[in-house]
Amino acid sequence: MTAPHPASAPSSSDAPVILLAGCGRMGSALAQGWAASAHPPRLVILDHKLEKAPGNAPIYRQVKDLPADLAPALIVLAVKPAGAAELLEALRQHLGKGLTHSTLLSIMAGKSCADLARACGNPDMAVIRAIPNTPSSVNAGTTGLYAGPTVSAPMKALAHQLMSDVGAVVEVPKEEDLRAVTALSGSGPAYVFLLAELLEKSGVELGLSRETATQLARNMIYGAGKMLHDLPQSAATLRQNVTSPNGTTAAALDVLSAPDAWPRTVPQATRAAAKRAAELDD
Ligand SMILES: NC(=O)C1=CN([C@@H]2O[C@H](COP(=O)(O)OP(=O)(O)OC[C@H]3O[C@@H](n4cnc5c(N)ncnc54)[C@H](O)[C@@H]3O)[C@@H](O)[C@H]2O)C=CC1
Ligand SMILES: O=C(O)[C@@H]1CCC=N1
Repeated sequence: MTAPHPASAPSSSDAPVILLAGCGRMGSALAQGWAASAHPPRLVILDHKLEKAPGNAPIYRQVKDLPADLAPALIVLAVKPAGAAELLEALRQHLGKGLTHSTLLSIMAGKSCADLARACGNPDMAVIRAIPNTPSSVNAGTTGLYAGPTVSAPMKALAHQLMSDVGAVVEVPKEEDLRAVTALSGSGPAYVFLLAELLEKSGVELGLSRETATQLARNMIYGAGKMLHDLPQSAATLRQNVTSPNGTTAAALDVLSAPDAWPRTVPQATRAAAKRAAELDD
């Protein structure tokens, strides 16, 4: 995984142009990570309401405002799935060949490569799908990536590089695998943030100040995440190393590992997320 870069480097003028279409929560997480990366891309942003772009990329509010001769190498589609077809139609009208000659990199949890190609009016349109996550904003992202059959090797390499600049990239062999990726690493940060919220609350219930409970919960999750990332041991071994026989951790794990607790609810939650991803694909 890429280490954070303390200062943003300027993008090179011969770097390929990337159009980021949609710069909300996930789009801006990527833009922040790219601005802080070693080789910031030449980003052009399309967003209705974004005020200030990370790395000072130019922002256009509407498709009709984009330079008509814009020919981005990649168009990163970072809007909600429901708005994708309308946006692609507008881009097709406005950019013409600038759309069909570029490669789509959809980060949407939903809409298949075939659907997106159809929405571009070109069944052979090159479409890559990637599911990133918000830790990309601090260059610690996790992205699952699938390249459709008409994607050229250089464009696949460019997409891979772009996502590697903000974290780790895992390629999956089947497009449907992206539903499981979404359930694990796409939505996953929210599960960890929920755990942090609940730990903070229970720390307060145990008598700590809100500030102390928050600091303990956040730093503990950071440290456990760093061990999982940096060390070769399995998660099970790391867990066992914390758990003294008949000690405090065992008392807590008796609750969390009960058959009706996490062993049931975690798979239930990821199945629900994957099912929703499948619905958003259709
Ligand atoms: N938020 C997350 O953690 C993740 C989100 N995704 C995917 O990323 C996509 C975006 O999600 P969020 O960033 O959370 O949504 P969001 O609602 O925060 O961002 C969407 C942005 O697109 C802009 N937009 C929409 N249509 C536009 C148009 N026609 N022209 C210009 N700007 C337009 C909106 O102004 C907004 O800023 C979704 O498809 C989601 O499935 C994927 C992985 C993780
Ligand atoms: O909740 C969602 O649908 C998006 C996809 C993964 C994370 N956020």
